[in-house]
Amino acid sequence: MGIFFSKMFSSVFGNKEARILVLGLDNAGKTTILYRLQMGEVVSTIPTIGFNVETVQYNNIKFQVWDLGKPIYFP
Ligand SMILES: Nc1nc2c(ncn2[C@@H]2O[C@H](COP(=O)(O)OP(=O)(O)OP(=O)(O)O)[C@@H](O)[C@H]2O)c(=O)[nH]1
Ligand SMILES: [Mg+2]
Repeated sequence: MGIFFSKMFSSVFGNKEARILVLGLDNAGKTTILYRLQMGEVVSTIPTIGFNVETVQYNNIKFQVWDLGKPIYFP
């Protein structure tokens, strides 16, 4: 009975998850925003090859943030 109620409670009020895709022009500040959200500070960046993915918690919502850069080419 306790497990039933705890599952029911968490399904109604528990942590939610969401995914965010960050798209934009080169050098627009996408990676800066990602790490500003995650660490609370502005970090120095280099151009992204491939992608960065980080988890950011806001209240009871866990955001998985995908920051896309240039595609990786395999010659
Ligand atoms: N002045 C100013 N510079 C910024 C701002 N946001 C980012 N920058 C600078 O812009 C440059 C590029 O930032 P990035 O976050 O690497 O940009 P990006 O969109 O991830 O770039 P790519 O990965 O190459 O697509 C860095 O030197 C940042 O410090 C801003 O709001 N103001
Ligand atoms: Mg980047």
